[in-house]
Amino acid sequence: MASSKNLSRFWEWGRKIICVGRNYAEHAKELKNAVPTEPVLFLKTPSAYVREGAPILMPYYTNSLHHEVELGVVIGKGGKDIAQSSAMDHVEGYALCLDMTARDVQDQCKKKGLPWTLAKAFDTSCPVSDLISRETIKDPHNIKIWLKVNDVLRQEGSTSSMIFSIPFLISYISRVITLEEGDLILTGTPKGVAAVQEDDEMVAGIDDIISMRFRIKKQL
Ligand SMILES: O=C(O)/C=C/C(=O)CC(=O)C(=O)O
Ligand SMILES: [Mg+2]
Repeated sequence: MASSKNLSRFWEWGRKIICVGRNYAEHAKELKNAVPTEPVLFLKTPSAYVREGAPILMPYYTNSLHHEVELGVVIGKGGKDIAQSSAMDHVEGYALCLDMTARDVQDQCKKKGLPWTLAKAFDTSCPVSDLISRETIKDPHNIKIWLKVNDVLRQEGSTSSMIFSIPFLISYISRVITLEEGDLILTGTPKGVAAVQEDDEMVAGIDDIISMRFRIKKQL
């Protein structure tokens, strides 16, 4: 079951948020990107975390804030150079996450060959649900993640379509970045990303296991 007690532990620690991009072929194609042959990684800041009850703040410098619903993997046991075969032993549980993205800024960064920090890592760019135990999600590669904006379904995809599996991602990431207890890995978004406006309400969920609700506000 979801557990806010466990999540507050990792919340307080403000561990790393490691994001995987273009992990669903249909999403890579909708943004006219090639389907990757290796994971695309980027980071969010600890201050990107936001929890239900607080608003998502649209940065002043974007006119195109996109939603991306994603399955998050919460690391329970740290490690370096983790083998795929033992990678799941490092998983504490899961969380439903949003990778809020200033798409116009990201497009500019891509054109200029600049990093995606302004587009992806701003405060409140990572809404996170309660922790979901490993036992609750028996097969993380066969669940449906979905997102509605103002009651209209925008995204719905199965994690069975992920290009790189969770054990592969944990192993791949841990060769480059030491994983620590409380770290969060966002596993990429399925197709259907689109813009939200001030005062829009987003509701996202994993099957009927968990859902969360966030409203968009402009940064003052
Ligand atoms: O390359 C792009 O245009 C966009 C890539 C992303 O935003 C990647 C993700 O964050 C994702 O696929 O979830
Ligand atoms: Mg994403």
